[in-house]
Amino acid sequence: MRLVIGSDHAGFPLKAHLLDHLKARGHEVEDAGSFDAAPVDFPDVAQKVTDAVLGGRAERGLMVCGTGVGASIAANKVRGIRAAVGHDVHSAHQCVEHDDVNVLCIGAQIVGPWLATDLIDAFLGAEFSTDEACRRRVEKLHAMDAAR
Ligand SMILES: O=C(CO)[C@H](O)[C@H](O)[C@H](O)COP(=O)(O)O
Repeated sequence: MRLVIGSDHAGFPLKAHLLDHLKARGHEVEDAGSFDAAPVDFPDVAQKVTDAVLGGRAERGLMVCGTGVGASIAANKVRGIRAAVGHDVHSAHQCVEHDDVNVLCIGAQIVGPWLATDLIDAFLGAEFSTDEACRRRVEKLHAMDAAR
């Protein structure tokens, strides 16, 4: 899968681990930074990650900050993005199956590297359900997005 991954300074070490994991799994990954541990504001990285998704360079995005929360808030400000913090394996795949999430956000201060790889594998292995109720609800999200 074509992916984009970004982090702020708090997520930088975990991003490096995830990047290695994703490449070993055969994914094609665009690295949106950060590229060192210098402080960087998560909204700036979220802009780069969401640009890659909306521009079609990446099918899905991944973001790592301290908690996943700031990254998720920032990404959800961008029309067409459905971002979620996913710190348990069930939510990490159900957010795609039910909610068509296209950016998964992880907190490096909350989860360790091994759980993080399980989370992204669950996220990337999931597909949006064809269930009518799930489709209807996400259409309502699209309508809310278009109206803002
Ligand atoms: O978790 C975050 C936002 O939800 C960020 O990654 C930062 O960790 C958080 O904002 C704290 O910032 P700091 O400059 O590292 O103190």
